[in-house]
Amino acid sequence: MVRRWTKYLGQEEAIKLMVWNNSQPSFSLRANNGKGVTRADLVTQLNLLKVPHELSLHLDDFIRVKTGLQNVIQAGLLKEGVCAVQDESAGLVVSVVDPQPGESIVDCCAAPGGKTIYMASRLNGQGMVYAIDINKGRLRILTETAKSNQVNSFITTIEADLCLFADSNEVNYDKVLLDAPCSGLGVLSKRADLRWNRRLEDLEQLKNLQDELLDAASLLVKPGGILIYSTCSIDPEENEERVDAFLLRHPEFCIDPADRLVPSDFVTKRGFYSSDPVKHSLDGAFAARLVRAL
Ligand SMILES: C[S@@+](CC[C@H](N)C(=O)[O-])C[C@H]1O[C@@H](n2cnc3c(N)ncnc32)[C@H](O)[C@@H]1O
Repeated sequence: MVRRWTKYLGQEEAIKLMVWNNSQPSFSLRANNGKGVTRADLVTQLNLLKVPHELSLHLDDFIRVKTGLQNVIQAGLLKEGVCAVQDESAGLVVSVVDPQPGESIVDCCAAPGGKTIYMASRLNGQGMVYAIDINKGRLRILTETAKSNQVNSFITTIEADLCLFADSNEVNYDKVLLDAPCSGLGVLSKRADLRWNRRLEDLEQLKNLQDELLDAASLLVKPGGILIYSTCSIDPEENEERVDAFLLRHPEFCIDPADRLVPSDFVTKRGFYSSDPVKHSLDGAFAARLVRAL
């Protein structure tokens, strides 16, 4: 992993990344608008609990918390659906999707549902998120969270293998999010275990799975609709390279730059969303927005 990062980032940046990954992580909370909770309401609750916090600079519903997460949990704010723990880097992926009232959106690898639930809460009471996942247990967590967040009326869960679902469904959706299984190399500050568990062979397998799932997800996009490919990895082979390989196989799609949807500081020269742990003090994440020809 160290050799890989040195190759892609250079020695100096690779060291900064490793120092970041070893530092104490901070967490973000998302005020649950779906339940009518505003960020100001959440600030009031955090002040009562004496939890130090800062408003997110990038997302209106988010607050950063460095310490005191236990107090938030013990006060029941997560259980009651007042707020959710969600990194801003994941929230910004939802900004790249840009859910609009009335849309039908498929979340292809949805569980445990962080992005599904945030997307549903951004539909303002009109539209539907179809949440597909192959894992029954994780999908159950999504269903429970959707209920406590009071957005369950705008979510339909589908337990299925995306590849089989896409082959047997002719319905075309406005937007399709594929938040693909990935190495998780963007979230090492919170998932310390991954640094010991990831092998190069896993990456090869993951890349094949990401290609297969991208092909399947693309079948669900209506003409003129949008496909969003995202990961919580910072590895170009799981990100830009997968998109390039997809575009070669699917000339009916082209890049729709994300610059009008997220702050320009997060947008690469080619129009992809990319959060950088060192530069943005967030988890690493990636998203490409691709539009299907009419
Ligand atoms: C990165 S996680 C998704 C995280 C989720 N989007 C969120 O924001 O909470 C990837 C998910 O893909 C699911 N998955 C893997 N292979 C799949 C397949 N063939 N069809 C459907 N889901 C699949 C896994 O069960 C896992 O829940």
